Amino acid sequence: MPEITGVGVSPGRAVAPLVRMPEPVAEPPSDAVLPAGADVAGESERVAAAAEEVRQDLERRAARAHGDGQAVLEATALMAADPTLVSAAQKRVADGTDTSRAVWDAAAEVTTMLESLGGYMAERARDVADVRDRVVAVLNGRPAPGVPQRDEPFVLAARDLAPADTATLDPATCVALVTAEGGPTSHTAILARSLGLPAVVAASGVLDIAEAALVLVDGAAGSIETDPSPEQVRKVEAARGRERHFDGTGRTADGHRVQLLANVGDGASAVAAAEMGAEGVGLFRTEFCFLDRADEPTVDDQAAAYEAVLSPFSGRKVVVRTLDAGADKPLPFLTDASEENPALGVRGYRTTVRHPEVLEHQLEAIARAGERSGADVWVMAPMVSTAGETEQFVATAHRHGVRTAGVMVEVPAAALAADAVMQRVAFASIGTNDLTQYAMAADRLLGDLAGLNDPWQPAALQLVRFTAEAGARLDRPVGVCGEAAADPALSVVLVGLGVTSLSMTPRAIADVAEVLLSVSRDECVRLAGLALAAPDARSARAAVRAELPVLDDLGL
Ligand SMILES: C=C(OP(=O)(O)O)C(=O)O
Ligand SMILES: [Mg+2]
Repeated sequence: MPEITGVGVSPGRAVAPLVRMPEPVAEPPSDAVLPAGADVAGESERVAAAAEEVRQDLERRAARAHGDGQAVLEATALMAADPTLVSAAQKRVADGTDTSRAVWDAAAEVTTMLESLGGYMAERARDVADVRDRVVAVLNGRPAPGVPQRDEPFVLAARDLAPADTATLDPATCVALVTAEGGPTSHTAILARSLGLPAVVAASGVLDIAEAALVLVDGAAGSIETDPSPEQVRKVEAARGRERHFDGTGRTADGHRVQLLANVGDGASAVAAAEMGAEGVGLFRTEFCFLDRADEPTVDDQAAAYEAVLSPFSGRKVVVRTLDAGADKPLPFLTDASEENPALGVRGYRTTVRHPEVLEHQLEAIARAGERSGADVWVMAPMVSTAGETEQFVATAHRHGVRTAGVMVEVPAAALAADAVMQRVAFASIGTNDLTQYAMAADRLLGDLAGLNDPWQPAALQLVRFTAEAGARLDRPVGVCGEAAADPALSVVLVGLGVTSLSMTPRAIADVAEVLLSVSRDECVRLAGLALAAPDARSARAAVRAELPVLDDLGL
């Protein structure tokens, strides 16, 4: 059975026919004109008919979607129904411009107009580009761009997935994701984990698999097998049918406590995390509330957004991270988009040098929301590199009445200075996504470097050990809130290295809980030793997985 390998980024196995994501719509040549003698009136009519077809398709899809996905599709359908784009395109067709090119240029005109209006209208510019691509696809008889819709289960294969694709992906029918590009912290990987879908990225051969071929995706091993045997299919289906259960108290088989917490980005995800039984929140990415803002949100706006996350966890721990703007999460009011190396640039806590007031306002809002919600609020700063920055941040947080202040350890320098850093904080949380990116000098979004950018890398695990040991010496809790915490096999290693809590996408909690319950703390320490001694990430993962038969029973 032919096998393609890539990097497994979301564990689990699934079997279904493969469906390929259509290639993005290419821009028609800028000088394309209608051929001599073309039926201008007919072409003009084709534009209107294509826009109408797009509108109907989007409305059909919106009716079947839920939540955010539905809202995105409804907004796009409204844009397709707006006659401005069609009439601007028809004017160009009448002047002799090629039909697809006319739509393209008309969309640019509408976008400029919306952007000049600012505010909500400017945000609709994205919908115009989406409608444009869909209309051009119809005009050329090509499949609509975006995630294909199917009534039967399928495995989605794509070059990579953009954030906009993710809103319309329906996990009821899409059972696994495989991409040719993308790294372990790409949007595909993050989406897959949040939906609990097995996923493999950086698997260059996936685009060569025939459409509709039956494939078995193993999101832990990072493999895609075509033509699986009936026995393999039966095993996968049996494991998928098993109920997962978390009793609300993360621990090893011998009762060593490991808090299992949720990563959230807004009120809705916090409500969902509380319903799934998370013990608290280990990472609230506050920047996710404001990614679409051109200006700094007011303290009132911030306090309301934070309260929505804190309230579902009243009486429980919520770790709020101050704004991590920059690199893959730019915020126009804080970051400079023209930096040459944004991942090494003015990101996270570093933005306070120029904009100290933004942190002050945010802490004020957090303190206010904390009081109203009754949650046990912990606050930490991202991208801290030195003990000096740590001291500064903790002092600022205390001034705003935040009692439990800490830092993220995601820059290798902070891990290497762990004793000095830990002396100054109430806790630390390790961001394995960035810690691995910086330790390995491998961009976290690049599929080509996904093998290096893997939290199983022994060098990255050494930095985790270093930090956790400093925490133990000083009696300070040290959590992990990077994507590594959601990998059940790696969670065992992290506990063995001395980590005291794990924060992850809520869907992963039950699997991680079950695997931890199958091992003693000593066993975790032994397995961590195996991982540290391995020559690379692949062998570390293989050595540990071979000692955890429970993973096979659970289909992980
Ligand atoms: C949790 C982390 O933060 P983010 O992914 O938001 O950078 C991390 O770097 O591991
Ligand atoms: Mg980070």
